[in-house]
Amino acid sequence: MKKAVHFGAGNIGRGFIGEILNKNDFEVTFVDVNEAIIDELNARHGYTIELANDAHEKIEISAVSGINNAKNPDEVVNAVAQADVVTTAIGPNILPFIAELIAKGIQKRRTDNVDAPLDVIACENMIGGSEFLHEKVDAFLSGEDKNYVSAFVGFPNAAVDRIVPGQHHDDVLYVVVEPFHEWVIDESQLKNTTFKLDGVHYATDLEPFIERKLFSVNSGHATVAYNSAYKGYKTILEGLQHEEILAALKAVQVETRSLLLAKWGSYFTEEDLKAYHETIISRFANPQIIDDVTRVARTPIRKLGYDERFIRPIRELSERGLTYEAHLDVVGKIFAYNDPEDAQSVELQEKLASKNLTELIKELTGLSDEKLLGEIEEVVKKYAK
Ligand SMILES: NC(=O)c1ccc[n+]([C@@H]2O[C@H](COP(=O)([O-])OP(=O)(O)OC[C@H]3O[C@@H](n4cnc5c(N)ncnc54)[C@H](O)[C@@H]3O)[C@@H](O)[C@H]2O)c1
Ligand SMILES: O=P(O)(O)OC[C@@H](O)[C@@H](O)[C@H](O)[C@H](O)CO
Repeated sequence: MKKAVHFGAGNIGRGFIGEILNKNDFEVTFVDVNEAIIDELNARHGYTIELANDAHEKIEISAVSGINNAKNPDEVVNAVAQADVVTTAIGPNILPFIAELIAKGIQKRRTDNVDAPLDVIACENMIGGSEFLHEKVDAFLSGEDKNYVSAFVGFPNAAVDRIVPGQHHDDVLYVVVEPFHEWVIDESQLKNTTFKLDGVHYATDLEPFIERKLFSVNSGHATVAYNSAYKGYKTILEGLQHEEILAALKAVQVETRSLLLAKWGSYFTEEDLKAYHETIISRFANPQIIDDVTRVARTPIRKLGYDERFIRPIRELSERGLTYEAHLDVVGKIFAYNDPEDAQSVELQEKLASKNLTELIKELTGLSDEKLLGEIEEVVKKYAK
């Protein structure tokens, strides 16, 4: 069997990446700091995925094990040194913390004279995730290591789509997932061309696809989440029953379509995008998926980022003279988001209480455009609680 090392044995890691790798005959070593999950992976070497449909179909995953990177970093380095592929689904904010281990694994491949090519694929909700990880890894590499990376290690960007909600089962490995799934990898950045994963779409031009995903699935999801939180609903399903929230989602989708058509009109037609957006609404409304608003709304500071699901479309719509009112409205509700269990939400509320608002908006969004800054300030004040 080929060997995969996957960082992040959480929802999407077990619920999607693990499934695809297992189907493709990979032995998967999950790396995580969650001791209960790692111990259970090593005790059972398998787990069950349940599809959230009427049949509640089960998929059995085998040939898996785990390493706790906080306790056994050397084991991770050895695993990376022997891997045929490395993947991550750990959260964009965590990538910098695993970069050193990946760098050490790469150094070991060089000193062990491994000339088998390796791809490191970040499967996070972010544009340019693998390139970002590459930069972080580079900071730990010598000139010689960097030459080795140029020859043998790729960091192809990727987009991953499957709704995997928070899991609350007695079995810590059991994971319920929506049936829909899509994993796209930028083929042009691959170093290892000796295999292609069945179940993965390889594209030479990832950008239109990742933007379509992030600005449709994730901007839409966040629209439902922050509107639901604002009105006091606890789950995505509950929030979506509310007419105004559904209307807010559809209004964001209209703006997203206008941006995607303006940028990527040679890839998608309006009809394609309408159908894609309708499917997304039905995915959010899947009655078998109970997705907590707190999961979808998590890390609000990240979601206010310059290249993230609201500020980037707002910037790009504005540049083109297109409407972005619906996106702007959600930004106001992100600033109002208050979850005492979410460290970034707590930080955001503390900053709102103690800092100058214009400066804070600049700091969080990276924007300098006075018009946009003024509009955001207005909408933040409108929804302040
Ligand atoms: N869940 C989804 O629906 C979904 C779908 C597509 C993409 N994603 C993306 O995948 C990534 C993970 O999301 P998730 O929903 O699986 O989150 P999750 O919280 O379920 O999983 C993240 C895992 O990373 C582990 N982790 C955190 N810090 C770590 C560290 N320093 N070292 C090792 N492990 C660490 C956690 O213990 C956890 O098991 C995010 O970037 C998310 O945007 C999620
Ligand atoms: O993972 P985040 O925090 O970037 O976004 C929350 C959800 O929108 C996200 O996890 C979706 O469920 C997922 O991206 C679906 O493919």
